[in-house]
Amino acid sequence: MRTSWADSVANSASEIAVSDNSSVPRPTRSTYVPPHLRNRQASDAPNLLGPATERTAFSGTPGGSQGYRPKPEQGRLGPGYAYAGAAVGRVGSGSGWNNRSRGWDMREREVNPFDDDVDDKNNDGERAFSEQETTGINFDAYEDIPVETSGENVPPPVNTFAEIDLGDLLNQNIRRCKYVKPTPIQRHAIPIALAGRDLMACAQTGSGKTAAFCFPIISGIMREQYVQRPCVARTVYPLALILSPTRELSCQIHDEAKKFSYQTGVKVVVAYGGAPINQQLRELDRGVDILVATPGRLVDLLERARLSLQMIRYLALDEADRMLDMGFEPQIRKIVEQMDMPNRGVRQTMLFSATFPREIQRLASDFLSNYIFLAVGRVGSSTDLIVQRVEFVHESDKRSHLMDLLHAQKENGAHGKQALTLVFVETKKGADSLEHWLCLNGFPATTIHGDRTQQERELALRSFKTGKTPILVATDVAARGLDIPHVAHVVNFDLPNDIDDYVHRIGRTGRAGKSGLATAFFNEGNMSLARPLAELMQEANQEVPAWLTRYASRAPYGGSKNRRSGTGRFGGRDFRRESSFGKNLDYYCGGNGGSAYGIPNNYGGSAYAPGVTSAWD
Ligand SMILES: Nc1ncnc2c1ncn2[C@@H]1O[C@H](COP(=O)(O)OP(=O)(O)OP(=O)(O)O)[C@@H](O)[C@H]1O
Repeated sequence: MRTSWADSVANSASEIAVSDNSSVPRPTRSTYVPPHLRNRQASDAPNLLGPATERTAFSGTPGGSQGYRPKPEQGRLGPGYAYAGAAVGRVGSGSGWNNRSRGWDMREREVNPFDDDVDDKNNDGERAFSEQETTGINFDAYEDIPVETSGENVPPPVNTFAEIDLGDLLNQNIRRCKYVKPTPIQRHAIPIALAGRDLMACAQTGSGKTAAFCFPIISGIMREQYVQRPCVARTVYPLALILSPTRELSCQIHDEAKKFSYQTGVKVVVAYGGAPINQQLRELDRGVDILVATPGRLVDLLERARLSLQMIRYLALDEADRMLDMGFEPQIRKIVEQMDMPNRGVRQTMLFSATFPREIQRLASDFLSNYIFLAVGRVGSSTDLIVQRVEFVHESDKRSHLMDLLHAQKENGAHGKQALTLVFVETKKGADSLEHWLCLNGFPATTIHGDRTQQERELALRSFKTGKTPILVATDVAARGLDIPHVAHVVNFDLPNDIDDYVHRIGRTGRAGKSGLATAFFNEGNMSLARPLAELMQEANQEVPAWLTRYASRAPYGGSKNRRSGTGRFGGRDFRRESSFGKNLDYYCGGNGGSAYGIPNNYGGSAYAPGVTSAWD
């Protein structure tokens, strides 16, 4: 019998351990003890090597030279090192406990990121239950989806957070987030990550991948945060690095990670382009355990020697296929392979996305060691929660057609705060122009794209989220990862060239078990998408219009990337299992003018059509 999320709420909520902060003895300032260890006996020594793992001993330097295992008794300053777990002399200002000059005080002033200030132990489960009901969340939608794992000795999944040893403080934050039960990707990925294994994980949009990589990282760092770190003036040494392709997504992951690590002593900092670097440097100087960053700003910090990756224990790439796509791959390779980050096998690497073309899987395997491949749901597919419609609309009719849709929404009472509409267009200019036209026609709209200043982008996102401007016209910069509650409708005013981009775009609705609507305007300019789109809709049990089926039968594939591997079967496939694995090595041209997908492109190495500049950061 299937157990729904709602059914299990009461049980799971009561299973989650709650620590009683009031009984926590406060340490003296000179002897810092992390909060999660304050109730322990002296003999209950922290595991400074992190979670049980078969990983090679962490060396702290790439290539394993100068390796060391931090031990409590090493809690003295070696040359150039500060040990943070004991009362030791500080080396200059800003050094000491994780380079935090005022660690304890800082935490005292940590802002509560949760709406609630209560530790309502008895009623939380019930409240989560009723909220899920009233907001229409249907967690059953995730219960019976297919799961594929491959790799050696895959740790078994769990059913509840209580089964996983994440630590009391993290569990308490999970409870505050009202996460009653792990989503399927979390059920499988968290035990794998906690076992110290490298992971390539695919799961549908909106299914909780952020927490799936954040929880193990935070939990691991809670155990390891007092490892010795080098003490070099003005250089900081994070233990974990989370990379994402856009500024807004990095900010969102940062906000999430901060919530999850509230009062755990784990310090999360974000660094992204377009925002003043000095502010970010000041934040880094206060200490950092987990750095969330976009690649460009990260390289800048590394080149200024304000940051070293020498101590990185955990590396997570969110939207990993995008990060290893042509636009970013050289930068990612530089960060991971050519700076001072410990080698694969020494660090733990986790790659997450909703789409993972097999050519990108091949590239990604360069960064992984003896990894587990995990696929939850029909990979590269959309969730059944999103109703997909495709309408044939000539270019010249698109605006009036959009207007009809918006009027209909208004009449149905869906327009307004609860019904946000995200409209994707191809170009930045097109976004500005459509926004202007919508506003002129009485529909408050705003835009987000790469030509806007970061401040404008953040303002636009806030105005959309709050429902002040319930229509957001966006380029692909908003296609991935953004988790905006109440997006009821995604309109592909201009369809993307790539079916994976379509999957991510429509995934801005229908999240966390909620339903959503996605409408696409299709015309002669989108022929290369006809077949993959028809296949995708069929897989997701959507009604495929007869005209699209006809086009699909005639249309060529739009490049090998649009060739869907999942047709007619569960599409999550580890490329290592493909029969051609190891034989066909010409998949990646690598050089200028080459496509990452083995087909030459005509756009000088860009994934975008002539005249279309990249929408990405
Ligand atoms: N265990 C859980 N219980 C309830 N809600 C959850 C749980 N895990 C995550 N969520 C919520 O689900 C939503 C989607 O999560 P998240 O943004 O991590 O999805 P994702 O899989 O990364 O999506 P995308 O592929 O679009 O990046 C978020 O609002 C998050 O707070």
